Amino acid sequence: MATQGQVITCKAAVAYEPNKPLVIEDVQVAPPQAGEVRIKILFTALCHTDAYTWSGKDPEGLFPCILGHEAAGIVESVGEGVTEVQPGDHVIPCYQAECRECKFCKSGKTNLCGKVRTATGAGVMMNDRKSRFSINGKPIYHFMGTSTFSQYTVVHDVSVAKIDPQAPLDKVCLLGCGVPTGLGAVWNTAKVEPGAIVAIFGLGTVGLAVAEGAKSAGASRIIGVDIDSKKFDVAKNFGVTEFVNPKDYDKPIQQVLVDLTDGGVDYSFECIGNVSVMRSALECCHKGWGTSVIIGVAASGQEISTRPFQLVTGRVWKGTAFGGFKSRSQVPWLVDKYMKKEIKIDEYITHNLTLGDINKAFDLMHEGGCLRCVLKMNE
Ligand SMILES: NC(=O)c1ccc[n+]([C@@H]2O[C@H](COP(=O)([O-])OP(=O)(O)OC[C@H]3O[C@@H](n4cnc5c(N)ncnc54)[C@H](O)[C@@H]3O)[C@@H](O)[C@H]2O)c1
Ligand SMILES: N[C@@H](CCC(=O)N[C@@H](CSCO)C(=O)NCC(=O)O)C(=O)O
Ligand SMILES: [Zn+2]
Ligand SMILES: [Zn+2]
Repeated sequence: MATQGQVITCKAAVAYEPNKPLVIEDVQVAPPQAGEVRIKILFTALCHTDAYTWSGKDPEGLFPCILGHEAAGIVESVGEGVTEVQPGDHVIPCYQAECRECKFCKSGKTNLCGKVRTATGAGVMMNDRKSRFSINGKPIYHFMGTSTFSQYTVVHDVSVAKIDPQAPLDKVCLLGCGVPTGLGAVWNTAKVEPGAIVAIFGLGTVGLAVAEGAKSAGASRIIGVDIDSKKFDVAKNFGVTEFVNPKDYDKPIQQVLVDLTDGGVDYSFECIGNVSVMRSALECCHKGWGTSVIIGVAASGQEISTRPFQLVTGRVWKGTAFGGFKSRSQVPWLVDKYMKKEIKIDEYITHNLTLGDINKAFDLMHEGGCLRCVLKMNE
């Protein structure tokens, strides 16, 4: 192939400084080294974690960088020793790696993988602790080991899920983050059982995927909590059965939910990233067994708190990354579930734009009507 082993110059959206508009630049993308894969990204969506890092509140945020972690594409070339994918394979880059060899992967207790995490947190590749992106010789940091706001990216081979080539890449790109996170929080982390009462704080893509997961798990009541009442109509289509807007009440929202549910919910999910809501989500859980799962990402310096008595009396506080899914093993399975119409994806896509419109896409994200905006990379 003509580009194999060559530096590729392509368009990418570069974040030079926190909160300053992204700039579409011609970026040089170096060939993949040993254990690395260069991917032609065809579609990427935006996730709130991109906005979080861009805001400057992420302690791991490095600038200049190329953000983006919810995408799909085709392998362009592979480095030495890469055996599980080859040029032409359809893939989803995975910010949560799965090496199958490290202490984490072998534990059977977590989907977190330790193999490349220090490098991805430092915005570089593991081999030489350098970036594969540059502009006229000046390096640009990677982000989350994915950097999908670029027409080409380089990732570690342990961070690539090979998927069904029939799957529409403009849809399954969402399986790179938000939808699996919500579904997995229910199925893998909380393990919601039939009949359970569930409360979901925040009805964005992640919260709606929690609702979808809870409905399929057989929850009897799915209570959506959001300060934007416009969210309620769309949430019904994802399985939410009741709605509560904290602004309609004078008492703390945890008390409202305890009163509505004869003592509290069985499971709650925080899908916002607000530490005070995290407290409410824990404290609306039923004494003795209620479990609250933190999904939202809170800014650097923020801390959670509650009376330890809440835990002494049986409530459980948990968190989840990528919904507990093992990325390389289970993303292809999620793609197959979508192809069999067993999970939704299309319904989360409210907008379609191109890479050149990325700043507009971020503006849309902050409007209530936008769930996911998918960017086409090659226009
Ligand atoms: N843990 C993970 O692996 C993981 C993966 C993906 C996303 N996330 C995080 O999950 C969070 C949600 O992501 P999203 O894309 O669904 O975001 P989103 O912004 O689309 O949704 C958040 C929702 O919360 C509502 N909200 C805001 N403040 C509220 C409050 N005080 N009370 C009730 N509702 C409130 C908003 O109206 C909105 O509907 C983000 O923090 C994101 O970074 C975590
Ligand atoms: N650098 C951030 C980490 C934020 C965070 O918790 N990220 C989630 C994924 S959010 C996807 O939208 C995650 O998977 N965490 C586990 C990990 O990063 O290994 C911060 O420090 O706040
Ligand atoms: Zn995300
Ligand atoms: Zn591992």
